[in-house]
Amino acid sequence: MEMDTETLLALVASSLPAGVSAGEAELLDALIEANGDAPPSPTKSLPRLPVLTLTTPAMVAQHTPTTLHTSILPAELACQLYYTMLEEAKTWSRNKWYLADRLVESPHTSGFYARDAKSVDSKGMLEAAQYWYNGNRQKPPRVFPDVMEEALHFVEKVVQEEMKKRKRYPLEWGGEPSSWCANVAASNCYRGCKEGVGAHSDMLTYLGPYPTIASISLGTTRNFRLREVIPVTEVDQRQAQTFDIPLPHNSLLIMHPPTQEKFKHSIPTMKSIDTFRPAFGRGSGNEVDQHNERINITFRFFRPDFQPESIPRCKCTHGETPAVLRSNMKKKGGNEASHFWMCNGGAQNEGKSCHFFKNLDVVGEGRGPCVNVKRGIQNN
Ligand SMILES: O=C(O)CCC(=O)C(=O)O
Ligand SMILES: [Fe+2]
Repeated sequence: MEMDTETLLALVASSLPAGVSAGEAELLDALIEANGDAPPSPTKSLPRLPVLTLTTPAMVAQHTPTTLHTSILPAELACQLYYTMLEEAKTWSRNKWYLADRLVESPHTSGFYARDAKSVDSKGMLEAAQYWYNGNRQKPPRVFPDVMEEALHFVEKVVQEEMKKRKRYPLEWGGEPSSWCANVAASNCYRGCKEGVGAHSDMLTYLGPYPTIASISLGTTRNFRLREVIPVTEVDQRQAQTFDIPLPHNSLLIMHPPTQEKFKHSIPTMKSIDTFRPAFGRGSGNEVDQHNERINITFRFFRPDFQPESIPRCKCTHGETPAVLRSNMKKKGGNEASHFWMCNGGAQNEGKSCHFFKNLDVVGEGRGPCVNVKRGIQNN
């Protein structure tokens, strides 16, 4: 079936989630992946690699920068959290944004949460929540429900233990708190097999470079798909590998660095899914429900040195619109900057971009401390 570029862009964009830049570069990448309507790539001559399904934590750790942890919460808490988030999901929304002067909508619902009840009304948190949803004005973020807070204690312990075993990247957060904790969460609900999320990397605007993101899955098992982005220097040597990781109820997937810098992730739609039967019923009754929803909670740490007031503004809407931080995924190497700020075109201003672009300069912008950069001073 032939599709014109505009229709295709709209389709591609409609699968992007909240918290994802709908900027030009992301869309172009998505377009390239979707139909090859792009400059010929040298990898075309290389055989396409089949999708590799990673079914055990050992396989996940071997092939990707993520780790999988099963039965992460006590079984009853996992069910309580599932039921609580299903209730919450009734009030969530489908993210909407402009694309090529057309308003498009994501095929799943999401909600944004802040951990600290005192911060939810702050100007900064309101702006962060708004740009999580591509600039659509939002109600204040919701506060973590008690069960989410309870679950996070288990998650934080596992993430902190995992991080101790791993290499740190120079631009990762290196200040207080010195061990990983989450201060926000974005939660997604996928009903049935036809809801999903398209290939993307997460917006780094408030997370900074090389973030660690902890993602809990509840309910029906869905595949989490990771696809490598090949740097331009390697495109004629190898094809991108795609990995599918089935995420069962009560599992934790940690996206360690450099997942956001080197891979795109998605939740592909499926032909069918297995019904989920929770081990514990709702409330005191014994009746056990059946469900076709998957709930996902991504716990994140918004860095103090990337707080909303510090984000560069592009020229759209009289300099009020924050730019978006992205990683240079196709990086050539050498001195090329690894992250940059760009106009969040598509988010607001009816899809028009002002083409603002600026390399991230952690020292020059006075950010830090990072693992290898004191506040605004490069360590050698
Ligand atoms: O549902 C998932 O596991 C992924 C969600 C996601 O990619 C996101 O919220 O950015
Ligand atoms: Fe994501």
